[in-house]
Amino acid sequence: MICGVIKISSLPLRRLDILAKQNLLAVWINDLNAPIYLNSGESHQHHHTPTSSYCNHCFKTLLQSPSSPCPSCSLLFCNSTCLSRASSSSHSPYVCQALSRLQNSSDLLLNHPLERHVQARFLIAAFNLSIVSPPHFQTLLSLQGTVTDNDASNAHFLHSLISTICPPPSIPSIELTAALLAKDRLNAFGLMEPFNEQLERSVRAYGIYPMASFFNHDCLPNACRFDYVDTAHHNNTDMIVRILHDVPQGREICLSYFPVNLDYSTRQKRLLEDYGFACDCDRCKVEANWSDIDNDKDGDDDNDEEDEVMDEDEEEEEEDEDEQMVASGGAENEDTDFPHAYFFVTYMCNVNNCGGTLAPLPPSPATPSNVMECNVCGNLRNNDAI
Ligand SMILES: C[S@@+](CC[C@H](N)C(=O)[O-])C[C@H]1O[C@@H](n2cnc3c(N)ncnc32)[C@H](O)[C@@H]1O
Repeated sequence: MICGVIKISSLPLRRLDILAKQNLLAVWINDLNAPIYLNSGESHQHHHTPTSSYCNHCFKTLLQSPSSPCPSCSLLFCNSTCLSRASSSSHSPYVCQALSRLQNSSDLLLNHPLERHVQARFLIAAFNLSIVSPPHFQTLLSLQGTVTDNDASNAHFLHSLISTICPPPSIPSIELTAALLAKDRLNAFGLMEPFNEQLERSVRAYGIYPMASFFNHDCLPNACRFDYVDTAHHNNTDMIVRILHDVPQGREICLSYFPVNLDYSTRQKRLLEDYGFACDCDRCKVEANWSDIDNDKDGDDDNDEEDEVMDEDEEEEEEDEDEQMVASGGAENEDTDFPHAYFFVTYMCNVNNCGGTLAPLPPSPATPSNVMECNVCGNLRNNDAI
């Protein structure tokens, strides 16, 4: 067993899975990476809404104090430092001009869903990447993602829209545009708005984290991701993946692409529609045998806006249902119809309306930590209390 912090770059990265190289005990997979780009999750028409604004460089929540708008396109930044850093990367003159034109022709996306606004901004960001950072653009293209009919039809519309607003050089072909949309659909991570028990959270920004994109999904994950966007740390948009519990050598390390408390039919639907596969994990094998009534009890809780690959949106009332399942399951009895109850008792946050997953805080050099942190609300819980 090892205990400590390892860098993801020291793991044997494979395209299809990430396997534990050693028996891992309370390990952080740290320094997972910085994103190759981040893109606002808000509609461009909402940039200036004071209640829902984030800096378009570091994506921290903009405080009441005056922020620095871009003089050309009025996109908001924390201060002149963020604006100036963005100007040489994600907010190059190319992006600024394209966004200004998009903003000035708001009828172009009128009556289109938020998803289409976000995709338009993603494509502008991706085309910019091909100019300012070709290696990162190649990395984006190397990610998994097969074009669906839906990607092709969205690409058709967005390509014609963007070709009217992007300055030279000319934009990539419709085929490449469709491929980019597919990569984004399968690989983008949502950085969520700050947690508030009373409000439904949505995505503040989407980002591509190439290393984190290697993680496959499991409905009972052995790792989960954390971000600390609103902290003072200068790498505040880096992602950290932490392992929940001991992992035997050779076992694949997986994340859940959405809150773990979704029911079977909702999980299957999302995984099929968004990621193109039917999940056959241990939990799904068990829950597939549950009655249709159980499986359908909240099968209508999809939220298209937040159907993003790895978002963390939570579902109302799921927690109560899980508590009921846990109560009837019994943690030790593997013969019941709910053998995974232990997971929910130990790793599921019980804060109202949260739905987050708990992972141990970083261990000291010699011992693992028994304090668990929630990856959504940040609540700390001492596992001795369970
Ligand atoms: C973010 S990528 C994960 C890494 C990817 N497998 C790779 O090799 O780069 C998401 C895609 O991986 C595949 N995938 C992830 N989890 C899976 C699972 N449990 N079973 C089958 N395919 C899975 C699906 O094709 C999904 O769309």
